[in-house]
Amino acid sequence: MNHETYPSLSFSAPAKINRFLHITNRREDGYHELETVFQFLDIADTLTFTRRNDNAITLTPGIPGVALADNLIFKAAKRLQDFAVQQQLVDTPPGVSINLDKQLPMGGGLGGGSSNAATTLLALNRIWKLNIDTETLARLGLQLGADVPIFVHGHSAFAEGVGEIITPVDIDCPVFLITVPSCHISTASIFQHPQLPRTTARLTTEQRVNLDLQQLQNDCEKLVTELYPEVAKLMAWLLEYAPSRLTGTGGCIFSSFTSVDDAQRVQSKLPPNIKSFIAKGVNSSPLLAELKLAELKQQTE
Ligand SMILES: C[C@](O)(CO)[C@H](O)COP(=O)(O)OP(=O)(O)OC[C@H]1O[C@@H](n2ccc(N)nc2=O)[C@H](O)[C@@H]1O
Ligand SMILES: Nc1ncnc2c1ncn2[C@@H]1O[C@H](COP(=O)(O)OP(=O)(O)OP(=O)(O)O)[C@@H](O)[C@H]1O
Repeated sequence: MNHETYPSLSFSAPAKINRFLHITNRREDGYHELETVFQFLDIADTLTFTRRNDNAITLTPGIPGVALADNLIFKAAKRLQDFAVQQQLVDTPPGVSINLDKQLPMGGGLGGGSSNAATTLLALNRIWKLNIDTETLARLGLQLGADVPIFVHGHSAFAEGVGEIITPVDIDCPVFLITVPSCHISTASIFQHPQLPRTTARLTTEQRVNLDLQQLQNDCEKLVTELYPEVAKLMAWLLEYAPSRLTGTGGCIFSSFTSVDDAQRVQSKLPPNIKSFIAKGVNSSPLLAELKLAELKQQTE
C-alpha cells in the first residue's frame, strides 16, 4: 500500500451579501426566480484539506446540530468523489481529511454553507487533480444549493434564474457593519410564506446596465420584519445612522459606510445583545487568488 504523505492546503470560504434581492416568479418546482447582485465580504471560514491514502472523507470539527451527511462540505466532497469515479477521472476513489474553522454566522443570509461547499469543490478539484472546468463545478454545486455557483465563479455578479445565471459586475466596495440578530430564519420558511411578494417586474435593460444599488430593495424585508420584531427593531435603529438592508432571507443586516471609523462609531452604540462585525465588500473572492497561488506552487514542485 502507498503511504505517501500529503501537504495540507488551506482555502477561504468567504461570506456574501445580496446588495438587493427581487423575486420575479415562482417556478412549478416551488423554487423562485430571483434578480440579485451578489458581493463577497473579506471575512471567511477557513477550510484545510489533507489528501488521504484511503478513500475516506472526514470533517473535523463537526458543526453542532448538523449531521456529517447533511454538512454541505461533506456533501460537496462526496458529490465530487462520485463524479470523478463515474467520469473515470481517477483509478481509485480519492479521500481527504478536512478541517473547518467556522467564523461566519450560520442561517443569517451570509451564505456560509454554500460558500463552504464551493470551496470544497474547487479545492478538491485541484488536490485530487481532476481538471474539471468551472462550469461543470458550478453545475455540480447547484445540486447542493442555489448560491453555490456564485461562490464557484468567485466574482461579484448580477444573478438571475434561481441564482445560477451569472453575469459578473464590478460594483462599489463599501465598508459594511454587519449585524446578526439572535433569531434563526429558515430560508425555506420565507420562500414558502403566502405573504412573500413574488411578482416584482424584471429590471429593464437600462436598469441592468446602470445598476442603482441604493434604490433597489430586498423583497423579503417587509415580510421578515413583520415576522421577526427583533429584526424590525434593529433595522429601524440602523436606518437612523446608515443605509441598511437585509441580506438573502435574513436576518443579518448590512449597513454601508465610507470608512471603518464611521462603521466603528455606529458599532460602538449598538445594543449589547446584538452581535456584529465590520467587513469590506470585495469584487473578487479571496479564494480565486489562493487557488492561483496553489496552482503556481504545484507547477514549481
Ligand atoms: C435567497 C438566497 O439567500 C439569495 O442569495 C439564496 O438563493 C438561498 O440559497 P440557499 O440557502 O443555497 O438555498 P437552497 O438551499 O438552495 O434552498 C433552500 C430553500 O429555499 C427555497 N428557495 C431557495 C432559492 C430559490 N431561488 N428559491 C427558493 O424557493 C426552496 O424552498 C429551498 O428548499
Ligand atoms: N458547512 C456548513 N456551514 C453552514 N451551514 C451548514 C453547513 N452545512 C450544512 N449547513 C446547514 O445549512 C444551514 C444554512 O446555513 P448558511 O450559513 O449557509 O445559511 P445562510 O447564510 O442563511 O444561507 P443562504 O444565504 O444561502 O440562505 C445551517 O443552519 C445548517 O443547518
